[in-house]
Formats: sequence, C-alpha cells, structure tokens
Amino acid sequence: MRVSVPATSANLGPGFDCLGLAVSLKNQVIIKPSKFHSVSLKGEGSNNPALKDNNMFISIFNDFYYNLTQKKRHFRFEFFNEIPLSRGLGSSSAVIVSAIASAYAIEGIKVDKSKLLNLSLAYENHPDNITPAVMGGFNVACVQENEVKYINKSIPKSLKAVIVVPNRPISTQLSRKTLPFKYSKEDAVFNISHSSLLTAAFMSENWDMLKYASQDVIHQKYRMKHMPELFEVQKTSLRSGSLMSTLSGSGSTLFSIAYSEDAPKIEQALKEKFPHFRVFTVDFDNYGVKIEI
Ligand SMILES: Nc1ncnc2c1ncn2[C@@H]1O[C@H](COP(=O)(O)OP(=O)(O)O)[C@@H](O)[C@H]1O
Ligand SMILES: N[C@@H](CCOP(=O)(O)O)C(=O)O
Repeated sequence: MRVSVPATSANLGPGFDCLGLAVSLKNQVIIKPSKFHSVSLKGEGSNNPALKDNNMFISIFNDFYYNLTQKKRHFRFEFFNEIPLSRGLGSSSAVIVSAIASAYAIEGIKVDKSKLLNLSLAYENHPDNITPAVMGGFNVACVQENEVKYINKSIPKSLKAVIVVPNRPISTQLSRKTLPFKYSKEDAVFNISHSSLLTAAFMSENWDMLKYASQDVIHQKYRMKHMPELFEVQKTSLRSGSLMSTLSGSGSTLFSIAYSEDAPKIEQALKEKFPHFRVFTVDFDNYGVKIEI
C-alpha cells in the first residue's frame, strides 16, 4: 500500500491560518505487514536519527490503526520524503494526513477526503496546510464547530511555483510565538481586505491582481526579521517577474508564483544572488493525498 501527500504553502501573505495551496513536491510512504517493525527513510530527514526512533508518522499511524482494529501488528515502513522539514512547506501536515490515511488504507477501509481532513484537524488546528494537503489546489478554509469549512479551486498549468529554501529551519510553534498578541483595527482591515481580494483573484484567475492582493501586515515582517535576507529574496523574486512572493507558512521558505514562461529567469536570478539557498521550480498539485492499495 502506498500513500503520497503534497507539500503546501500556507497563508499566501494575508490569509493567515486560512489560505493555502498544494505543490507537486511529495512525501510518499509504502507500508507492508511484516514479522518485525522496520523503517527505511530516504530523502528529506534521512540524516535525522530522531525520525527513525521517534517518528511522528508512526505514532499517529499506530494510534489510528489500534483504534480502528483493536490489533497490534508489525509493519515495514518505507518513506521517500521530498518535503523539507520545518521550512514552512507543510511537512508536519503531510505526516499527519498520510499517517491517518495509511491506517485506514492498510485495512482496506475507505475514508473519504472530508473525513480525513476533519480527523487531521485534531493534530493541526489551523486548516491552511491540512486542507490543500488533503484536497490539492488552492483552498480557503476556516474551522467552525470542530469542522473544516472550505472551498477549493484548481490552479492552471500556466503557473509555476518558484521556491527558495533557506539553509536554516524555523519551527512553526516557535515562529508563532514571535507574533504580537493584539493587532490594531487598521491592520485587521488591511489583512481582511487583501485576503479577500487574493481569494477572489484565485477564483477568477485574475493573476495580475496577485501582487497587490498578497500583501500582509500581521505576520511576515515579524517572522522575516529573524532571517532578514528573506526581504532581499522577496524583492529579487518580484523584480525578476514573479506575480507574488510571500513567506511560505511560518517560514523559512520564500514562495513565489509566476507565469510558466517567466519561472526560469526568476529561478536563475535567485540562484545567482542566493547561492547558499536551494532554489527550484515546481508545478502545483491539484489532487492532494493519493492512496494506492
Ligand atoms: N517526514 C517526516 N517524518 C516524521 N516527522 C516529520 C516529518 N516531517 C516533519 N516531521 C515532524 O514535523 C516537525 C516539523 O513541523 P513544523 O515545525 O510545523 O514544520 P513545517 O513547517 O515543515 O510543517 C518536525 O520537527 C518533525 O517532528
Ligand atoms: N498558518 C500557519 C501555517 C504554518 O505552516 P508551516 O508549513 O510553517 O507549518 C502559520 O503561519 O503559523
């Protein structure tokens, strides 16, 4: 049985905790019943011993598997990870979504995507990463009475994501602690209006509106000042032709959207200026979590 989940970029500037989209960078796991517990890990995180000994995927999977079957069994887990850890590309959401999906799939139990999304909410209480991880595409989501309410839209092939992954991680939990406790009415209005405009731009495919609509005053500047080079990355990306450029999730990745034909020159400019960061271009993912039994 094989499960794959896409990376996600949350917030998209003003849509703090409510907007997110999926990109075609994936974590994949193959699980087989086995006489002994064993783990193999390739790609991102493979040099991190904690991911073999105390793996969040395995503990969530075991909890769900036991609750579903009342059985304890051994499995072989083979992980192929493309999503960098703690870089704001939704690595923890990918783990949560794929672990829950796998516990159902290994027993051949069907779980629909909206149930999977709501089960994932127990582990990640803001919906902006888990919704695109499950559904793919661009998503606007909120939580009401412990349920995710969302609207989803595919992103066309004519757009690409240009991604800059810095050499330092940022933990989402710690990054949230750097934000103010209170905001002014002006800041709230700024973000509500920009987030609404950004949503409308995605829904109507009005891509030239993205550079105005993606502005934010409530989280990026507080987070990016801990890695000031990110302001330069953002400026370089916009100057080189990207449609928008924002901190991805809680950082440290800087995420840009561009017309496909502009992406190579934006990627090149960013590579030249920031040779110590990883810069690459990917498509968007419009499918979300994929389960193959
Ligand atoms: N592939 C993985 N396997 C197991 N645990 C993972 C994996 N990716 C991420 N994690 C867990 O999620 C944590 C990162 O979560 P977080 O700080 O929210 O980063 P991100 O912005 O990438 O979601 C890691 O410290 C680790 O505990
Ligand atoms: N809305 C959250 C998103 C966190 O995303 P991650 O990919 O950094 O986990 C936030 O901004 O804290």
